[in-house]
Amino acid sequence: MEGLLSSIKDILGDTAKPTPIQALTLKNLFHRTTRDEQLGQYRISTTTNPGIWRQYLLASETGSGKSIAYLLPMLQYLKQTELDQEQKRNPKPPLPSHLLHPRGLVLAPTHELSRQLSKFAKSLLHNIKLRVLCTSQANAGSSTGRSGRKETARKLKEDLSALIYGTDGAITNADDGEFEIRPRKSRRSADIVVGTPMKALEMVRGWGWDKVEERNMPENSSQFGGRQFYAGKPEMGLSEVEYVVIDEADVLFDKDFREATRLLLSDISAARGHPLPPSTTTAPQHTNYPFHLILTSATIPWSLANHLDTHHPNLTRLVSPNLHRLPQTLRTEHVGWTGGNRDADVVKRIKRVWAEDALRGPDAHGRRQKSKILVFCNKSTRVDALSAYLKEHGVDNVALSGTSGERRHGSNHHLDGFLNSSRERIPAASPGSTQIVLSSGEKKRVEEPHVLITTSLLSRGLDFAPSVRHVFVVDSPRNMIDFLHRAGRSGRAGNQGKVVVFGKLRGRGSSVAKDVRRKVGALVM
Ligand SMILES: Nc1ncnc2c1ncn2[C@@H]1O[C@H](COP(=O)(O)OP(=O)(O)OP(=O)(O)O)[C@@H](O)[C@H]1O
Repeated sequence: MEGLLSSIKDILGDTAKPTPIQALTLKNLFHRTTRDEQLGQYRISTTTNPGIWRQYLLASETGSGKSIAYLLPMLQYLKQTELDQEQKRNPKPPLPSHLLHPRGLVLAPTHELSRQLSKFAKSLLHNIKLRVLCTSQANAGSSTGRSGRKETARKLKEDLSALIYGTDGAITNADDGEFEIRPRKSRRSADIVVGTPMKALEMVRGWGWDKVEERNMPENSSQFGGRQFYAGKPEMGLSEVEYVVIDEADVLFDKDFREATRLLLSDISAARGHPLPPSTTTAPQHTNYPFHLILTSATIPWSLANHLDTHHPNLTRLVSPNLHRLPQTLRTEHVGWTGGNRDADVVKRIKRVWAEDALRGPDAHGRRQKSKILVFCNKSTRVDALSAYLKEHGVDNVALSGTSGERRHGSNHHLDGFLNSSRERIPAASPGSTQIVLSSGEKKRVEEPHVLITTSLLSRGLDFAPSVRHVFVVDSPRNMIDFLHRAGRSGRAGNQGKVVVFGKLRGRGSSVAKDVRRKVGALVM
């Protein structure tokens, strides 16, 4: 579709070529007639015959462009079906107007990833208009406390109501790029909803749907003043959903997410008039969903492979040749602890990276170079301790783990400067700095933090900026799947990157680091 192609060119430049996984998707998900070829066009099958809904797995290494590989067919399909429907001049019966009725769903494991994906989808839609809503604001988790939750829920409610009922032409949430101008008269729903499965279920079944039974049990009711507990009102209907993408499928089908993901798929099927038969057997049994389904992942652990063999035996697997390998542009270095203070070793290494940057001199635009560094720890407590130590020693940083307060705000602003975003360009004259106004009125530029410390929370799917040239793995990775995702936040899309793996390389206790070194070696292409 012309409009989509020109958006891709705007984002990637005129000379970009499809990556291997994108080439596979173009070949398998799009159909080209001779006339299409002459016109240089791709089309996607728009059949709505429930017998031929398709299921695909897109699997390729980190940073290889899977988001475009699945967004393009989905967006083109949704636009094409919309145009076909308009041509038929055969309006569908009206749907309940107080609910959102998306036609596409994109599911992701974290709200940070949901936000980045919705923003990216939006940037592909400048020329073909479809509406994208990210529902992740209120999914900050119970650990955030009641007031944070109320605030984010209130904001989402406002956004939803603006989206459903219109805002008299106002621009809603324009800073986040999530919504667009929508005159009150149009009253159209979101075409695509992006969020976590839990948040999507909450919107479909009403807030607290999963607590009703437990809260109303006689032994628990006194704890809540004996009052009957009811779930909130649903905000989303699923009967129109024709396209579902499950990003980071290995996470969304792991033990923490599996139930919610499967429940949602089953709710969509039921809402579309094809309730799934109860799954009574572990023998391979193809689940015929009444919608197109794309699963994507950079890793296929045995649990996902097992799930796919059992529930999706007919799924078409599109796999890049470099799956389960580190990107070619990512170098690996193993660094030994000195035997003293490990936090001091990390500070030393960070300063060494920046000293090497300084030696390289300015970049092609005459700007001072200073790499951004992403540090992975295994636990939140370690993130906080290392962050405090680094600050004490003059290394400003952002620390983010599952329990961090910053996650409550329902945006990715806490990650500004680290994430890749076509809209978040750093001004050329002042790389990596922000202007602040002092109480005296004087304006001053302060340097943004160049170090982000986190856990595996941010290792999944997030597209970090090319300026994130170093990933530090300071705690032994729990497994190589985890390592591939952490390391893969750098060296993306052909950019150079380096992963520095810390460990005890000599003496007693060095066997763990030696084992990690051997396994990491096997991931190098
Ligand atoms: N054909 C292309 N040419 C150049 N850059 C591309 C191309 N396709 C995508 N990119 C860029 O590559 C980067 C990584 O893409 P994306 O985030 O989709 O990777 P991914 O495969 O989903 O990674 P992960 O497994 O870590 O989620 C993005 O910045 C994207 O804009």
